[in-house]
Amino acid sequence: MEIIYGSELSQKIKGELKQEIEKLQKDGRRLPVLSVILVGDNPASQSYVKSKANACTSIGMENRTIRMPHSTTQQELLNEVQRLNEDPQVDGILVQLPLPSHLDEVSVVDAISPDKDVDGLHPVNAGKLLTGRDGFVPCTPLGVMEMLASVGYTDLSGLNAVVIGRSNLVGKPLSLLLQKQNATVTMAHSRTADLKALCQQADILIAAIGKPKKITADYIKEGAVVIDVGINRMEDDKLCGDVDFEAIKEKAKAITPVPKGVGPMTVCMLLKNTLKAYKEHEKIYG
Ligand SMILES: Nc1nc(=O)c2c([nH]1)NC[C@@H]1CN(c3ccc(C(=O)N[C@@H](CCC(=O)O)C(=O)O)cc3)C=[N+]21
Repeated sequence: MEIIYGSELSQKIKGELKQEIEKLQKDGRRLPVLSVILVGDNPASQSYVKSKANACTSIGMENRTIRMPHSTTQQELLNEVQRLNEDPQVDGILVQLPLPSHLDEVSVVDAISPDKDVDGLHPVNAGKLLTGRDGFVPCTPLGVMEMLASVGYTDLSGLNAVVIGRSNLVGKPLSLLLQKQNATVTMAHSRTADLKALCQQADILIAAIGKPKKITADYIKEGAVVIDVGINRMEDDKLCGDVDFEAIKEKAKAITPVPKGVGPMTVCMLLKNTLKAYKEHEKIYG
């Protein structure tokens, strides 16, 4: 059984991104810029935003984190997004979610220019993915596909993939990406009848449920590849996935841990998307 460490795979990919940015620097070019907007003082959000900033710095990409107070109004936030849309120095815009409850996330995401939407959440990018056009794909699904590729799972012809979770951020886009690689995909969710029996058919099982250790060994087909997207903060402050890792690890062909699994890949794919945005902007502005 193989453990797929996102922490290691992301280092390798970041090394490649870093080399590309060093080349830009050598050629005297403008460097890519990621701008992150953080509203309020949610501690988890603060720590995620910090790790995104550190990841940028580690590859020589510029990070501009904009901190706005909890009391920020919808209009003030929209104005800030608009300012970044119009700033030719800014390649990627990420509005850290969740927003405080008085703000409307959907209209904020809709205000981000699709060519700077490195989170892949704008409906234009969602529509591009759905219809097979080139656009920005959400970072967590991209990271999952990289993890599968790292164990040789690129052409998924003849394989059953079960995705548990149907969010716009993970389940829906990931199902499309798996299907594009020829997997036969089933999207399961909280209302699925007999989830266990369905999971037992899965050659690739993706858990994005949000319930700690929900997926136990009896859900797993022998030799399956299991990707755990769950990040559950336990009472002792430790992180725990949706998968009961210890119970499953001997049954699976490959499995991702939590932490050090999908999380670090998400951040890494954000950098990759920002470099992609930069390249497209340079074609336009440069
Ligand atoms: N607009 C937006 N885009 C996002 O991509 C986004 C967001 N909002 N809001 C919150 C979620 C969550 N998220 C994570 C990123 C990295 C780790 C990560 O690196 N986790 C480490 C551990 C971190 C720790 O110990 O706290 C790991 O799993 O090993 C986790 C979670 C991105 N998100």
